[in-house]
Amino acid sequence: MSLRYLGSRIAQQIDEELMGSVGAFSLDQLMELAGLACAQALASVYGQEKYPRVLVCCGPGNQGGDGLVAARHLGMFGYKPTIYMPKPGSKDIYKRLKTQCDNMDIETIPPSSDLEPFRAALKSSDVILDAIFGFSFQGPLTSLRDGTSIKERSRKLASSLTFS
Ligand SMILES: NC(=O)C1=CN([C@@H]2O[C@H](COP(=O)(O)OP(=O)(O)OC[C@H]3O[C@@H](n4cnc5c(N)ncnc54)[C@H](O)[C@@H]3O)[C@@H](O)[C@H]2O)[C@@H](O)CC1
Repeated sequence: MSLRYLGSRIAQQIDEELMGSVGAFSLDQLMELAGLACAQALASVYGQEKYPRVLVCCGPGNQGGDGLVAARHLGMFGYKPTIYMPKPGSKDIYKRLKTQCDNMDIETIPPSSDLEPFRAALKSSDVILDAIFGFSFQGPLTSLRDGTSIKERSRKLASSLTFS
């Protein structure tokens, strides 16, 4: 099966159409579907028995929200997800998704200038789910410097969505 990638402009257009008056989807719905699809894709490649420990790295935007949804579904699939949030999102939807994960006792590495807990989590994870940035990422990386090291250090990286 050949794999096709969407550029950020097309992805944004699709989202706008889906959430416009014609598509009539809500952000919650799309985020739930995106996160569920990521969890299902990960599960189809990295089986839970062999790769139970998933480090879900969540950025501050909607892509991070997708990651929180994925973490919740992975927990329900029987994985042991751990959430890493270098810069938690401020939107209400993000906070609600985080509360849902907390309610499932999903462990979270809190934001800190000390990178040791993150390094330890990388070492003890079987799979990394990258939900740091989506189509709104622009320019050189600024405040989330740790994001670069995720790719360098990960043994297995399951990128939730890749936009060129
Ligand atoms: N309509 C939507 O917005 C939906 C979006 N979804 C997902 O959300 C993604 C887009 O979400 P957002 O628009 O919230 O944006 P992102 O999640 O891509 O990232 C936005 C955040 O990244 C920060 N950022 C951008 N460039 C940076 C840089 N160079 N250095 C450091 N920080 C930087 C911004 O300050 C902002 O906090 C999509 O890729 C898609 O996967 C899905 O949840 C479905 C619905």
